[in-house]
Amino acid sequence: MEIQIISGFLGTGKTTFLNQYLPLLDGKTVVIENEFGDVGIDGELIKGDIPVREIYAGCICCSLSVEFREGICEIEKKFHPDRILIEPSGVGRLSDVINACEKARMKDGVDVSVTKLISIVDIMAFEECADYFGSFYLDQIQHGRLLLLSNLDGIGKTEKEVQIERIREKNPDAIIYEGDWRELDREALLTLVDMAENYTDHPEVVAHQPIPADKVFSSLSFINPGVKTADQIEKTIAMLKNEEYGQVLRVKGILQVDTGEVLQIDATPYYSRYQNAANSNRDEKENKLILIGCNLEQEKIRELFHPGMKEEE
Ligand SMILES: Nc1nc2c(ncn2[C@@H]2O[C@H](COP(=O)(O)OP(=O)(O)OP(=O)(O)O)[C@@H](O)[C@H]2O)c(=O)[nH]1
Repeated sequence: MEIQIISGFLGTGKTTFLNQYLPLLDGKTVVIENEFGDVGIDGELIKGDIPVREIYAGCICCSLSVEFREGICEIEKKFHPDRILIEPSGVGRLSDVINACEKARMKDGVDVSVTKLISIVDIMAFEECADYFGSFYLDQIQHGRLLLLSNLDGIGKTEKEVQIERIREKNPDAIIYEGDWRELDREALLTLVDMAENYTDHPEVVAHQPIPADKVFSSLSFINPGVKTADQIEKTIAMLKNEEYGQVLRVKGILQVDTGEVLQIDATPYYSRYQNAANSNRDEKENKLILIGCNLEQEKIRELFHPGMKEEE
């Protein structure tokens, strides 16, 4: 059973990539979605009827590594898939996810090998995140075999070249696809992904002082928050840019607003996107919203959304 890992920092486009890539694959695939926050959203955003195992409230590379390895064993027993595609949390270290897969092979005796390491890099966020989060952020870039770029539509040609050169300096061996992978047809995308194949299944075990993600990042999750209209939601999320709420790095959610429309909400410091999510596998009883960031002012954020809301924590 092969394992392919699709990594990338918060909101770079991992789930978007999976939805484009999954329908192209033959054989049986199971997806593992790891969400740092307390509620799972990505599982609802995966299109089609592919089995998805959600592991949330931490990172599979550190606090949830045992659950992750158990998950791999159970998937193997239950589904006998050809492959597992893993979307680690945006704040997970790719090297640690690789090591956890290796442990599943060596210690748990599961016949798995990591074959593809894909990292998605938001070109608009790269420089700032690399400066601010350093090795924590760069780990995903340095261990990717294929680097895909997102948010190219938000950057000019010259700046794009400068950023690609800087990304290349961090991982000169990786293949960097410089175009918009969302526009690739089936053959082109499969050919590109196959180029990430020549990866041995015995990765170098990286010696580092582990900094668990939950020491750096925190999250806040809401089930059925009090904000009800699209306009209220947009305004509230815009306010989170204000430093008084801490450093909000990611907001995502699926909510049905007062008009009946189901909205998928995606925001990072670099973009805010609101799109119709009528085709998602949403749990119809629950509106979900997650915030991830550093030094989050939890009380202030709760008040901002609505004093009457029920908070999941
Ligand atoms: N304009 C633009 N939008 C993109 C691109 N890639 C992804 N998106 C959008 O960006 C938002 C976030 O994408 P996701 O695929 O959910 O990102 P993610 O990495 O899975 O997010 P997390 O799991 O929260 O870390 C969605 O609204 C996507 O439609 C891109 O290259 N350009």
